Amino acid sequence: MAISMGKGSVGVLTGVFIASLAVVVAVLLLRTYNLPELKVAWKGKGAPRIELEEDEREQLYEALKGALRIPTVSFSPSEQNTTALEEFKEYIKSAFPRVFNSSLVEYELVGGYSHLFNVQGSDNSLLPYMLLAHLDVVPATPEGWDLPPFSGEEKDGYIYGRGSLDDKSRVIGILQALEFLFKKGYKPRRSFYIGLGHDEEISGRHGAKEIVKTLETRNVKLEYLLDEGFGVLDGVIYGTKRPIALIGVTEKGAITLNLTVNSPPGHSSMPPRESSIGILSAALSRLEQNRLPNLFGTGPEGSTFEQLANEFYWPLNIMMANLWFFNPIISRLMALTPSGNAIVRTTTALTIVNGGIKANVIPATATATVNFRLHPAQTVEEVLNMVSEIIMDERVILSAIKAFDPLPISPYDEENFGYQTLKRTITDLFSVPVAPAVCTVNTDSRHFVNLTESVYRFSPVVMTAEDLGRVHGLNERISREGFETGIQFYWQLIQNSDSDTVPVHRHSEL
Ligand SMILES: CCCCCCCC/C=C\CCCCCCCC(=O)N[C@@H](Cc1ccc(O)cc1)C(=O)O
Ligand SMILES: [Zn+2]
Ligand SMILES: [Zn+2]
Repeated sequence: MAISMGKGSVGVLTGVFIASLAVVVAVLLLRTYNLPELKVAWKGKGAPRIELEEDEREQLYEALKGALRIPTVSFSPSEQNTTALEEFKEYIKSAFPRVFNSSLVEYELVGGYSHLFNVQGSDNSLLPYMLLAHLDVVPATPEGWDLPPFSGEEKDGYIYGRGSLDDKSRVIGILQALEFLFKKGYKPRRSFYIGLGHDEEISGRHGAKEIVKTLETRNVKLEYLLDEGFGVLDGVIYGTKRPIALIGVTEKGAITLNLTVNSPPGHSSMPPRESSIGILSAALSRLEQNRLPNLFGTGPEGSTFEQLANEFYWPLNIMMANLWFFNPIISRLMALTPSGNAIVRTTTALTIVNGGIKANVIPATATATVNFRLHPAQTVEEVLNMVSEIIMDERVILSAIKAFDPLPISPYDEENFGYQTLKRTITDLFSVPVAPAVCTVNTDSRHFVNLTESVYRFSPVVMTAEDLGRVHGLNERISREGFETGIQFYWQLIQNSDSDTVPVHRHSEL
């Protein structure tokens, strides 16, 4: 049947089309301009800034430099520099005498080299909170560094050293803030714990996990817990107008999967049609070529971008405010960069491959390790099923040597004490917008989920993309100013946490 349309019906259709377009544009604009305003200031005053004397300022830089000179390296799950870990114990005792000698502090060693402090508050009706950091670092050799990685030397206002970002500046920053608070006669109202793990870089089995066991035997529950995270990102999120603070409200899950292929060994002069190395390589290639699905918007990453929509330049601001409409475009754009891709999907990283012993021997076995980081909307089981379907070869034996689901999503609503107190402290100190986010790496905090539902990851420092590349990389460093601001942050956070009410905020021009 032929469809014929007269002039009149074309006119009606055009009218309907234009009217629909106008409605869509109006909805998009309305949603954009009705967004919650992020420029917030807090009712009432937070804790005042710490005023430092010049000698106190020098003292805090020296405290960090001394810590960086102790090579507390975690080389592998079975190899740590235990001499350095011993030395670190003595170091913090001498650098922070008030913390160690205060009658308000109960101190204990856990797992041999981790440290647990319980700082007694005056009001036992308030649940304690916890600040977590780690004192071990990943290895570093001097090649490629401007200053040796374990020298604690300084250049152009930056203190260099492995651990200066990850994570000794937080270890020292937390202890230094408490040392200064005690010096000023501070007595906390709310009790809190400080946990300093010694093996975070190798999963926290003997450090953070043992701290958790210790607290569990005492039936401790926490109001909130704060561990390392990405911090205030400057120029890192494409298209944003100014630095943005991201509080990690969950962490991706992880699977470390071993792949093994066995085949008859033999002389290389008579190779089989398919060898163990060839079968394994084909499987690895299929995994790399077939990325797991783009799930942008199905986890809390949608909230990150919706809450930050006003912080993006046009037209991204309209698109972010209307993910219901623009999700297909944004999700594809995000997947173009490694950091954006890590947010939108479960990632697949081929990290180890082994096979063969001699040039003229067909090996009996080839093995590989693949590291997956799970999007918050997926589980270990789902990912393993998808991986088997992608490989589709029974000769490839799969064995997950480590696997855990994405961490629960911590609350970030207006009523949550921990989130709002953190947000308030960040806003006061950095004057930047704050949003919840997915932490794409793992931290020791993942072991604490039975002690509190409010687990947050945030490091109080402004980080550029270049700075992020220094974490576990070359020339890791922190500016003097950045370190001092970090201490200000803990100084204020500890005092702000003494409140028994959730901070209320009002909209205003910041
Ligand atoms: C006075 C305070 C100054 C604050 C300065 C802090 C700067 C920090 C800046 C950035 C930190 C970036 C945080 C990176 C965290 C990396 C975590 C990581 O690499 N984890 C590993 C290993 C791991 C750890 C724990 C686990 O349970 C599993 C794995 C990972 O592979 O994810
Ligand atoms: Zn770390
Ligand atoms: Zn690290």
